[in-house]
Amino acid sequence: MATQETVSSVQIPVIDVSALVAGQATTAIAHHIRHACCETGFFYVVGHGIDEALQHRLEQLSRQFFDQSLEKKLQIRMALGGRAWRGYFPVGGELTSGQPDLKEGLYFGTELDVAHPSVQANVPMHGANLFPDLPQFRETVLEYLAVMTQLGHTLMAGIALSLGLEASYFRDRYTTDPLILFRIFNYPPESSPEAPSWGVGEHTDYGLLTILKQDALGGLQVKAKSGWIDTPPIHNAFVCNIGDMLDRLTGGFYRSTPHRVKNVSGRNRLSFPFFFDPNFDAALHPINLKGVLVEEAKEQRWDNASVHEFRGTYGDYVLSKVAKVFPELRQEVL
Ligand SMILES: O=C(O)CCC(=O)C(=O)O
Ligand SMILES: [Fe+2]
Repeated sequence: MATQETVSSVQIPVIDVSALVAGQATTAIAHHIRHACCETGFFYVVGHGIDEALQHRLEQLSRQFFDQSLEKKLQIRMALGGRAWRGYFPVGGELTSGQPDLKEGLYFGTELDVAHPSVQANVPMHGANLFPDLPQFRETVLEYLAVMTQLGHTLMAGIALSLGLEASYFRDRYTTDPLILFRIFNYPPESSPEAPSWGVGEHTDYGLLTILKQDALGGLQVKAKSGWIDTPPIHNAFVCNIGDMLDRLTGGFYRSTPHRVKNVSGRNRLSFPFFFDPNFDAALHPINLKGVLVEEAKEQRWDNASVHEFRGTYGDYVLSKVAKVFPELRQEVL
């Protein structure tokens, strides 16, 4: 099948961000990030400082969760999460470009109790998580959310530096209260590698930055300029990619690159995408980059998508997307 061919000549760069994590504004890292964001919009990070034991615990608990019966998993189904948009969805329950994905998963976000002003005001995608009834699951996910949110701020500082902006550019304007979405996915094995289905169909991510932990099985493919390329797992490295909002802010200079997943390993593949996105109520305006960059960007854009045209807040944008992904939950959030 032509769509399954991948070329391996292009490589996604691996960037050691330990100096950035240590609070240093290094031009070498900024340069690497800039190159990666202009080329494929994807890069691996190592030296990120996220505890391996925590990651291991998260993976073990997730396997335990998905190994349970469907009936048990449905006890925390998304319909019960209401407007907060949290909980479990079964295989086929989520659509990409109108097609059901071959995956099941859990949705989490920043944990807010009922007294929080956003919950009081009934703001969609804000609220309490639905945690599985498994010892240590809640604590592990909340710890992971906390350390990954911090890493998100750190990497966005690196991205700011890579654009010639001050390190706090995004934090000051767009991510004082970032919208955090965290998903845990289980991709069951395909019945045959030739099956016409996708774990996740081709798409771009909505927000600023996605930081993905994947297990050892692989399956994530990225649409590079030269064609589809694999993103093989690297031990203790996260895969980062640029979302639509950073594409918008940079006038397309940094790319929100299409990607997709096909699990041909014959086993259950787990992945853990963490989405670090703008404040829900932020309106995003193009950054005043040097004119030459923006001109270049216009020529290079990979499509004429509406990310540069839409008006409104990040919340408006993400809700319009979410309604297409889970049509039956649409009325909950809109
Ligand atoms: O599971 C993966 O490797 C990627 C998932 C993904 O692209 C997404 O959730 O947006
Ligand atoms: Fe994605």
